[in-house]
Amino acid sequence: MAQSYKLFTSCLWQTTSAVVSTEQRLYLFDPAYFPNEVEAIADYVQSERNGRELVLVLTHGDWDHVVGVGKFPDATVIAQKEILTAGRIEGKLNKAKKFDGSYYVVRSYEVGMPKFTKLVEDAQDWQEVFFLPVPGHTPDQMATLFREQKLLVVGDMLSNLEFPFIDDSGAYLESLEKIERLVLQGEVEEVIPGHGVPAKGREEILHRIERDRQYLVDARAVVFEGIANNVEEDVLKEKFSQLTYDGVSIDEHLRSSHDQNRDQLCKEAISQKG
Ligand SMILES: O=c1ccn([C@@H]2O[C@@H]3COP(=O)(O)O[C@H]3[C@H]2O)c(=O)[nH]1
Repeated sequence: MAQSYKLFTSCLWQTTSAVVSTEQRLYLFDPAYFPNEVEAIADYVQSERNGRELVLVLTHGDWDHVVGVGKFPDATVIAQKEILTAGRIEGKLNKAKKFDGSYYVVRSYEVGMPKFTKLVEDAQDWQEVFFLPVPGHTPDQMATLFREQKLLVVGDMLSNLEFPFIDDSGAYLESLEKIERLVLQGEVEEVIPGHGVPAKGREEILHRIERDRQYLVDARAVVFEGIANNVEEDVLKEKFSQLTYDGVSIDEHLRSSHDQNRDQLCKEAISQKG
């Protein structure tokens, strides 16, 4: 099948904005980030739309993914319902405003609260897509499956650039499993992550799933067993820093994210211990 989408990639973190065309609608994911990049996406949407409904889907509420919504005032806006958890999106929008302020980024539209048309609670079919909540990186993350194209837009997971950035490791593992099931059933042949380049074909997708799962399992083992056995903090930190991802030691520029994962897992282990 010919490629049925166009992918825009921001200079900030290689954040992706996919535009997927179906017969009746144009779907736009996470328009990001800098004003000229969002303008280019808007121009493309305008040229391709041909009177069709524009459906803007937020994969999750992180600031780098939600900043461009105001540029598309007549879109049908859809997200997972957790995005509205008390104060969550407001905090993220403030982070975007703070970033823009400190780097003198000026926009022609307001970075404000999106007007949601639909909030997704559970996995469900909607028009020509299937919405699947995939929490783990954030509680509000949601994947969208284009059934005919066998294309899955997942948000911040299964990236070629990085290991999982964890908010809830148990939920993350379950979300990987849900996606793996779809792949094994032959329902997904391409995955678009929130950062980096798409994974094409079963083998590459399963590889990305497996290396993310292995990292999560190894990281949980170090922290959960360490805390259960009252291992000294310095020893645990040292052991955690020696973890690898896909057989390679953790990249210098991802060290702080790796350390944040350790802190998150410590919280999970302590709350489990009671
Ligand atoms: O390549 C990247 C870049 C960023 N992120 C996430 O986006 C979040 C934005 O807010 P934050 O800066 O507090 O944390 C960031 C990360 O959780 C990601 O998953 N992959």
